[in-house]
Amino acid sequence: METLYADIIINISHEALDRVFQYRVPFSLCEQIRVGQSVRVPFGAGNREQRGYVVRLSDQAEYDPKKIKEILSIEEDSVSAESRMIKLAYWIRENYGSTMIQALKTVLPVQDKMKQKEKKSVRLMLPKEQAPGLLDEYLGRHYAAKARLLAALMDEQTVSWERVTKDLKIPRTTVAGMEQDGIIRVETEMFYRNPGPGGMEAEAALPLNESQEKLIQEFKADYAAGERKTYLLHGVTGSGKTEVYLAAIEEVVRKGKQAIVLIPEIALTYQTVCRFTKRFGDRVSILNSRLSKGEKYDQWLRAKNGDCDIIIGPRSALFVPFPNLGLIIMDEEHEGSYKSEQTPKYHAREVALKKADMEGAAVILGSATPSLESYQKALDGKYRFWTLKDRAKEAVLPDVYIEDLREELKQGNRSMFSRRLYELIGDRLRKKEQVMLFLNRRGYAGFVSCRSCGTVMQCPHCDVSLTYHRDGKLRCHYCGYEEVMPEACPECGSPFIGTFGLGTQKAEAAIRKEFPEARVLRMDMDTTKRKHSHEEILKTFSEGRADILVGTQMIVKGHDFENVTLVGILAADLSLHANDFRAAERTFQLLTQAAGRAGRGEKAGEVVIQTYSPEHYCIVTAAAQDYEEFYRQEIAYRTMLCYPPVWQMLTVLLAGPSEEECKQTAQRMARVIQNSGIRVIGPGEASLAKVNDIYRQVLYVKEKDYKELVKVKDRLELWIDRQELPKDIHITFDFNPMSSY
Ligand SMILES: Nc1ncnc2c1ncn2[C@@H]1O[C@H](COP(=O)(O)OP(=O)(O)OP(=O)(O)O)[C@@H](O)[C@H]1O
Ligand SMILES: [Zn+2]
Ligand SMILES: [Zn+2]
Repeated sequence: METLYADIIINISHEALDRVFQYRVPFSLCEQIRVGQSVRVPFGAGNREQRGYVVRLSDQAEYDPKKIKEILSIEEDSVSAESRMIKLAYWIRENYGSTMIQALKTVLPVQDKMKQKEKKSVRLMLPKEQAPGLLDEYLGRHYAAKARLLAALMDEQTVSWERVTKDLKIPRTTVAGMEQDGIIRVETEMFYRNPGPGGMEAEAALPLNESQEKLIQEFKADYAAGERKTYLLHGVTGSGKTEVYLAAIEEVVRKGKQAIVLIPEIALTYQTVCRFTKRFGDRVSILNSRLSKGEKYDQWLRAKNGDCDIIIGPRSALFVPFPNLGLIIMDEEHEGSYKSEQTPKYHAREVALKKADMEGAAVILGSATPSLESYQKALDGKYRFWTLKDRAKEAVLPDVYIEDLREELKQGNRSMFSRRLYELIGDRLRKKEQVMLFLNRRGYAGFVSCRSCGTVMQCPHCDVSLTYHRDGKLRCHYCGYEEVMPEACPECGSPFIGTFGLGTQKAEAAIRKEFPEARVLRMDMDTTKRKHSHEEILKTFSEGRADILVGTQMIVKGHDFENVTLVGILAADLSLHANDFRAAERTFQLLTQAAGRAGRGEKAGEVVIQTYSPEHYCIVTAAAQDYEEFYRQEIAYRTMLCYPPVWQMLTVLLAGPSEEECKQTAQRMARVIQNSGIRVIGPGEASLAKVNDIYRQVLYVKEKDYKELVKVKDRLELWIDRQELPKDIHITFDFNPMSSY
């Protein structure tokens, strides 16, 4: 038998030990040892005994085998929830690039043990019939405080600590004295800080419709057969995906297992949380970024102790340590916010799949507009394909109109509303129905377009739009190509060429001017800074106290507004010409989701998409609600230009206070990659070339195989380790980036 070696992390709370150490597995432990177990090992010069976690096993010694020490013993025979997390952290570190400590901080978000909240109360221990006699005695002796407390306890048996100390004003010494005499007892009960809505009336499940029922039957059959699959649920907006999630969770919980429900923070609204709470009561726990540290810790503890079965939250909810995880659900699986913006830049979908695999759980990915990544896998048969084609209620999908803004300008209409949208808004105001106007600013990064013909200045090499820089030049952020900002449109000669300057504030002002009688609400970054403002605006609107809601992508998620019969998208191009390869996909998603807000009640809905590129496939297919056709065209584009998900891409970002040092280091890194026979794009300036006096340079590597990119990352990490790089240069890796650099 070959010698077995184990990579071990020592004492995870120690920042300085950010690496793994190799140990030999003694023959007697070879059968037993598993990744994730905690072990005792000799460590350091003095061979002090330390606890460590096994993160990898191999049969290769990484240095002189004679110098490799041996593991002393295995601490826990089973792999605990915590050690499973550590194994996951190791995988994250390997696949996304970070230090071990950063990876551990990701998976163990609450590392310091916090004090659990206590509830103190005082209980009467004296037999009830003896109490009146004692009360008389106290009163006779003028023990006023003792008498007050006893009288209160004669009514209630237990009294809360707040009442004892604050309302009854009983001195602590009195309480202590009475406790010593055996008359009362001070009791302490631990409880969890619970941020959920609570006190909801239970609601029974809706009877599933035929299409939903079919999916759930399949899920149950798979589950019973011990098969843990990944399902991609592609269901149009309002098709009842959430009901399917609820039914799947019910099944898993009935089997004594737990479920994690991931929802993008922006869609994690009061309404969503209520739906889950009504179904599962206090077995549900909620995580979100607004919780205090203590609240977060308690949700973590609840899960670990088996005191809840379901956790709902954004991507960090993945790391809640359930003892027996059965299902991970990822709603709106296409959402960019599932990708972490901090190192390690992991994608929650990929981590969810890995975690499910490690723990024997099933995964349901759901969306009306699946990511290309997931759709491709479903087509390849790697995921089970589920579809819901119709809306669950009677409601039908809305009629969609595409309005060509170039044509409007030609006809002398310079306002931000096409004639059709203007007309329909007026119509809805008369009918007392509601309107949502949507201005998509995400990904907007200073592209230049012609207002007469719609031409967008593009890179001749990369098929992405050029970005306007303040030095008057247009640049491509993928290849570094640059040209001078033209004074007239190169296509039609029109002088109306420039950056697109339309904001929600401007839109609101225009609406007020055109429709002075309308009650208008605006929802964007500015109006939602306060803690509950997001909810307040949506509540005002849903209660019919406003006619028009204008906002950014924030308004497209989470709410069912019965009375909204018109949705207008003011400028669909804003996100279409963002300078990254996902621009069309993102635009398609946003348009489909926004259109999905119209006509969710009994009245039919209409949608107006205003655009300068009415023939662009992402707009045409979104208007037709034709995902398949969009996918076909988009995947052809990605294939042709070697973008994800067809190819895999690694972005390396270098940031530092000296432009020269940044550039030089980037060039050196590019050579390291080239020397191993791999093509590099760049270095080039990032689109945000300088932020707060920090310069930014980027490198791109594209490969067919993700593993090859991981090797590139490993090689660079090793190289970085061995160099004396300028201290203040910060290097980050981003695999298959979701945003542009
Ligand atoms: N089987 C059913 N019977 C009756 N109503 C249903 C059923 N399933 C869902 N609904 C209702 O249809 C509406 C849409 O359902 P749900 O929110 O689950 O859809 P969704 O696909 O998650 O929507 P979206 O993608 O827009 O978030 C809800 O009001 C829901 O109560
Ligand atoms: Zn033009
Ligand atoms: Zn280019």
